[in-house]
Amino acid sequence: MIDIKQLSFKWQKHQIKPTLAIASLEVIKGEHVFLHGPSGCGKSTLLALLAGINQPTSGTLKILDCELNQLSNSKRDAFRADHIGYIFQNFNLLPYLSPLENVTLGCQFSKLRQKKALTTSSSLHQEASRLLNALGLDEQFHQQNVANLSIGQQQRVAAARAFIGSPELIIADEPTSALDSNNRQAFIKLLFEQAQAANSTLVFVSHDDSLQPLFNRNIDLIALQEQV
Ligand SMILES: Nc1ncnc2c1ncn2[C@@H]1O[C@H](COP(=O)(O)OP(=O)(O)OP(=O)(O)O)[C@@H](O)[C@H]1O
Repeated sequence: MIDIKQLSFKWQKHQIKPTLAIASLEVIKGEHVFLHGPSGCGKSTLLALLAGINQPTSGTLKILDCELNQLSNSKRDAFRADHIGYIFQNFNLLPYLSPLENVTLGCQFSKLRQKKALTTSSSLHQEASRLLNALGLDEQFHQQNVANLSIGQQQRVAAARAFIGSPELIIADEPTSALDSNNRQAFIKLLFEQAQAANSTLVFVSHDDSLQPLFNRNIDLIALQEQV
């Protein structure tokens, strides 16, 4: 699913030490990976590389056997839309739209994901509603303005948007940082249920090490970079 070899990434050409230097990393399909490390160690940078938002300075990074930096910008955008769901730290929801509208936007740029979404529901709205319910957002909130929802409710919308159309890879960047510990664990369990149902691989970044035991794999980004 994810295959990294001899990857190095520098934000600036003349940087002496790369921001990231990873000799090897493989993540297999269906794994739930907890990625952690101190602030500034490069977690978000790695997620941006996985999503094809940035390209490695050297080395190879393959997602689903596809080497992202061999693709043109438009093909890379299409690959991301088809295969990757991203849950942002600040959710990046459109505040003037409803949860249903925000979730259907998740597959707006991918015919493939629209098609997959329509295998479980008869319309994209219905599939968005099914996912919102599964992630714990009560029906009464589905048509409201997203800006009026609590942080925990917005987080459920952001997760449903990432999952619509069952992308193979779900990337979550600190989506639980605003929640208390009980709500965090409950939310992660719902995420796992959806990941399992969609057969998606999950890469989840958090500073909260108490979440580690919930995942089937932990990656310490500092230790990973010390491996040769
Ligand atoms: N757009 C950018 N341009 C230049 N340098 C950047 C940029 N984004 C991040 N960096 C640098 O790259 C390094 C890694 O940052 P990154 O945000 O990936 O760390 P992180 O582990 O996600 O941190 P945190 O846990 O605080 O979110 C930092 O030194 C940061 O200053």
